[in-house]
Amino acid sequence: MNVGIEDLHVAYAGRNVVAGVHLMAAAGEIAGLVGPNGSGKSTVLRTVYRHLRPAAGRVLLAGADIRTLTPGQTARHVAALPQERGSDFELTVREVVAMGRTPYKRAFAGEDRDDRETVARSLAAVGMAGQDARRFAALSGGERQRVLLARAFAQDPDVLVLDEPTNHLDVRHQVELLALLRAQRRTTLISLHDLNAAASLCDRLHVLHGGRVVASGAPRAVLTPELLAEVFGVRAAVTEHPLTGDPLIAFDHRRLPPSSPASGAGPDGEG
Ligand SMILES: Nc1ncnc2c1ncn2[C@@H]1O[C@H](COP(=O)(O)OP(=O)(O)OP(=O)(O)O)[C@@H](O)[C@H]1O
Repeated sequence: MNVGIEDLHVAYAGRNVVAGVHLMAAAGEIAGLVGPNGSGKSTVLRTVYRHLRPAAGRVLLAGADIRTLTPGQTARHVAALPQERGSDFELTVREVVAMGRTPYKRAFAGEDRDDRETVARSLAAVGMAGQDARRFAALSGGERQRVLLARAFAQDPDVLVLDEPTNHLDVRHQVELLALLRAQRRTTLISLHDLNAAASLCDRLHVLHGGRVVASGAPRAVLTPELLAEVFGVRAAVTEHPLTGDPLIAFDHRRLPPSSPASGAGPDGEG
């Protein structure tokens, strides 16, 4: 199922933070949203899982305006790992993941075998098999993250919306998560701060800056040193990963580009 976003405008308390965003993810494709802090990534994603209503513009699922779907229909199509992740669930791991099955249940209907298998499979996929009985509130940040991801998988959505899913994860679990997402081949919209992870994972990147999309395309085409300087304000070389052949961004952690206000390079600076 493809996702399209057309001329999206979103405001918080009258302040426009997303202004005229167009982007898309083709069916089965992983589309990444990257951009500096506050550029609007989470805000765009919130309109796709209907946490926020756009001031103008449309979110389309397979060409249909998402506003024509009931909440139940939306939940059967779209599962999200939002940035606002509750930690106060007085529930077990298993119960949290089983919440992912809710869109498929009639009121007060119990779990059937299919639900139980889906929950077990989802927990296994995130490496949390056998942890069913633990209290969600007593998990580490990374473990919670993985359980919430299992809940999204248990929802068996056509479209996954993941806001910074690698937050809190150690490097091994980051790599496992990226492998899992690649293997799923579900339409995925994902925001990531780790540009190397984004370059390796995503079929398409959309770069947000100041509430607008300033570049879209294959990671190799989009992640140029010029764009990294202009949008992120950093110096970087883009090479090829020696093991995978993916684009590899080597950041200069010592200096900022000459145009950056914090670079320290005055009019006579070396830049
Ligand atoms: N609930 C809110 N109320 C008011 N303003 C908000 C709210 N959430 C976000 N904003 C503002 O909207 C703008 C875009 O924020 P958003 O969280 O979408 O950016 P982001 O690209 O996801 O940032 P980050 O990389 O820091 O997570 C920012 O200026 C932010 O301060």
